Amino acid sequence: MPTLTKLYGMEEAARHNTPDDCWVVVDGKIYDVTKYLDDHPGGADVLLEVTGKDAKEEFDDAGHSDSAKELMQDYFIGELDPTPSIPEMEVFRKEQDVGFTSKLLANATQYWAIPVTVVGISAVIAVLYARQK
Ligand code: HEM
Repeated sequence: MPTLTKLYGMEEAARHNTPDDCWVVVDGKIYDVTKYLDDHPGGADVLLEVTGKDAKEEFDDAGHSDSAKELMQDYFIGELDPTPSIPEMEVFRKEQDVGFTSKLLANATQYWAIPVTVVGISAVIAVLYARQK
């Protein structure tokens, strides 16, 4: 089913790592906690420290109450994009290109090898035949 949830890569989420612009990722979900930093009972620093990674473990370790989990929905802005980031796709494409080029070269060699061998053998036979005469 199509979803209206916005998807962000971890790289994008990691860019929001200052007291004026702070996103945290918890269990694949992204929260813009900029306006909550000063009110967070655990302090602003703990939130700033966990930017740029999935802080599920740290969040769970803090033993957040159900009301804390409810409250975090107010700051939900999107989810982590599960598809690989573009640089990874570029590397994959390059690898594929190398494979394709070497295959093409291997094929070209094969196609050339047969006629060259035939011509070579014919030349040897012709030389031997000429010598016999
Ligand atoms: C939108 C995200 C978050 C919300 C709304 C939130 C909310 C809260 C609330 C309401 C409390 C008070 C205790 C409770 O009711 O459970 C709390 C405490 C705390 N939170 Fe968060 N929190 C968030 C994210 C995080 C993250 C990512 C960390 C990771 C380090 C964290 C670490 C802590 C710590 C260390 C405490 C103090 C626990 C204590 O001293 O008892 N929180 N948080």
